[in-house]
Amino acid sequence: MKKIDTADAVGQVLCHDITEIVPGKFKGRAFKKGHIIREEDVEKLLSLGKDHIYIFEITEDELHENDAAHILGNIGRGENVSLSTEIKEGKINFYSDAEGLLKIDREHLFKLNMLGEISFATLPENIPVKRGEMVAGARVIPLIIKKRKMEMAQGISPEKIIDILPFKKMKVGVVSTGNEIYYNRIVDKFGPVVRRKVEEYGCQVVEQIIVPDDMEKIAEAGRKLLEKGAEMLVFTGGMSVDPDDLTPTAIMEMGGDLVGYGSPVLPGSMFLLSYIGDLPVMGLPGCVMYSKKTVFDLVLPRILAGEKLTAEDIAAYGHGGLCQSCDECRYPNCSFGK
Ligand SMILES: Nc1nc2c(c(=O)[nH]1)N[C@H]1C(S)=C(S)[C@@H](COP(=O)(O)OP(=O)(O)OC[C@H]3O[C@@H](n4cnc5c(N)ncnc54)[C@H](O)[C@@H]3O)O[C@H]1N2
Ligand code: MOO
Repeated sequence: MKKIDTADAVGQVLCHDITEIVPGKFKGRAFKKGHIIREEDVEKLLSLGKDHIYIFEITEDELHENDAAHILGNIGRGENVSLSTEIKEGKINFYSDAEGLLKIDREHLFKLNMLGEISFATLPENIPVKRGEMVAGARVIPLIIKKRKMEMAQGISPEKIIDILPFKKMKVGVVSTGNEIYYNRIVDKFGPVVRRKVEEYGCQVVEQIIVPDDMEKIAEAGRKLLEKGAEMLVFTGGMSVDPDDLTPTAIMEMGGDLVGYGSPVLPGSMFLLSYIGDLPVMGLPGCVMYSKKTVFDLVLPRILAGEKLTAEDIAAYGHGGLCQSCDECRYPNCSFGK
């Protein structure tokens, strides 16, 4: 702490609040601790009777919290991310510039926060975010921080911590299985659900083909949709253990690489994911038709963001994979899939 003439204080950092009192009208803080004194503040400070003020001395090897926040902004800001123009109380905010999937480099975020004196908080990764949505905030803890600490922070990650992967608008082919819908014993309720869920991301169902419980017919419908230009295939029904549940076998019959049949997500345990080349093929269990959110809602945005999911990605859903089935669904603002 150092006492200096207010007239010489431009660019210096106030080390305590300064109160203003206008009798009968106002009593409160005119300047906050940590404020960097600007040219236009000098007259005001003098009018408050502050011919001298106490300032923090920022030495050569130190930085003010606002400058440190800019550095954190640069460490965090990856693809399709923008920063708050104003830094308030040392905090910088990160916003999404696109409708897309939030990706966080969790390993390096952890290391950054392990440095101490740094607070870098994000939304959980792999959730869909809207344009303009705040996805993270960061600040340093002290008002003045060592430059060395910020250099260490800059050296932590070779890549930026936050990216938003924009969603692709894919053409979706749907094959719905089941004798009960093929022979019009009941009305199809699955098609509209899949259509609504993919249309929320700007995708389009090229065609829905309804087939009976016949393995060859199921696979044939899938092949037909590929010929029609489908960029993603979705099969509904026949995904569990009944003798008539032939969908997984039919999908495998079509060829491609099976990522997994079964997922540690409830609802969604009988989910299947496979790829024909890079083209995703999904088998959706009955729960997708009646539950508000399921494994399909976790996986779909990642596929639309261009990720090719692995068995590890699916297994990782186990932690947080249980939906709480709230009366009013708040997904993605809940623990499901986190
Ligand atoms: N013994 C076991 N039973 C079940 C298991 C299990 O592991 N062992 N898994 C359960 C889970 S989890 C789910 S989810 C369902 C999976 O159901 P499927 O995907 O096999 O669906 P289906 O058996 O074909 O049909 C179930 C139910 O839904 C109706 N349905 C199907 N498609 C349509 C449609 N397009 N429109 C309207 N209604 C449809 C169908 O008529 C059945 O009533 O299995 C559990 N059981
Ligand atoms: O596949 Mo079932 O999905 O858990 O309700």
